[in-house]
Amino acid sequence: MRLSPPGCELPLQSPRFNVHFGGAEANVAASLAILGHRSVMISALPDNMLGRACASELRKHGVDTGSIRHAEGRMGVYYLSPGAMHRPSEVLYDRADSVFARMPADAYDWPSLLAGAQWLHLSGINLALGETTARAALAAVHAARAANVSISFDCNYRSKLWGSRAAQAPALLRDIVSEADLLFGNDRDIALMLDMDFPHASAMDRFRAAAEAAFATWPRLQRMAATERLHRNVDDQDLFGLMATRDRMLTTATHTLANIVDRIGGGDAFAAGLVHGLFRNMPDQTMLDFAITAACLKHSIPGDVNLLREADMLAFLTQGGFEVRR
Ligand SMILES: O=C(O)C(=O)C[C@H](O)[C@H](O)COP(=O)(O)O
Repeated sequence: MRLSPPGCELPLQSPRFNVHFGGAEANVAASLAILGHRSVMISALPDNMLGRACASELRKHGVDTGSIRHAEGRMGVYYLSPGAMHRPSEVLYDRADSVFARMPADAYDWPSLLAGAQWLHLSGINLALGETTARAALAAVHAARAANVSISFDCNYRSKLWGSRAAQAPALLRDIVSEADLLFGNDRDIALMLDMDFPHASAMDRFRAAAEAAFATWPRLQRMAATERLHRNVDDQDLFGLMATRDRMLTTATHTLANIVDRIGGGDAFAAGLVHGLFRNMPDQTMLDFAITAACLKHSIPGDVNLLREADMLAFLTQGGFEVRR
């Protein structure tokens, strides 16, 4: 549950918070449901009004919440102080001992949860939250691999969440990435996992070198993709996408984002867009363009989730223009 002050206020500058539900996997699940896929969230939530409101929000987007465990305990919360102009955004986590963090790893019966699934998406946030969730994530990928379910993994490195466990991050991340078909990560993630340096001057060269190292290390990996931002300030950035396959390196046009409404969830919109493209058998360049469009348009929407449908992304891609559509 995300609590953020209205507009660009500092937290508690006025006595109110806006509430949004989100999180890396939830955002991807919701976006994929909106894009027309059957999407199931596997998680644990409090058996109280907050947990029920969260599940109901996911259902509103079309996500199947029937596999979510509800148990006594607290909701994971984060406070977002949204940045503006030259003041960066800041996140304060309050997630220790949440129902999700405490749910024993063996509470999830992965073979039956994954029955009928084609794809499993998860993020490094599971690894950062604690030993228990890290074990659950590892069990999930092993079960997915055994059931021939494809796996995408978003490194989503959050140093504040790893805290004193940061030294364990590279090995835990490597354990999951070694099972993944599709990796959402950049040169900083690969540098962390493989203890390497990518000192190249351009983002494209750093990504290419990092992807080469990733493909050489993890034979299962078929794709690596990332968004890259060039900040002029918080509200004014350039955004583009990068993707490497085993034999090609692709990039997108650079999109200028000005007057950003909400940047949280841009990476998750990108991830959902790319998985959508794979399911629709889009050519590599088309799926990358679709994914960066999703990321780009997410910045216009308050909250974590890209609420837009395929037609919205396609309209932008085909230069639908900015006139009122009427
Ligand atoms: O659960 C957490 O702690 C998260 O950080 C989840 C984030 O809200 C999203 O994963 C957004 O991440 P981006 O899409 O990269 O903006």
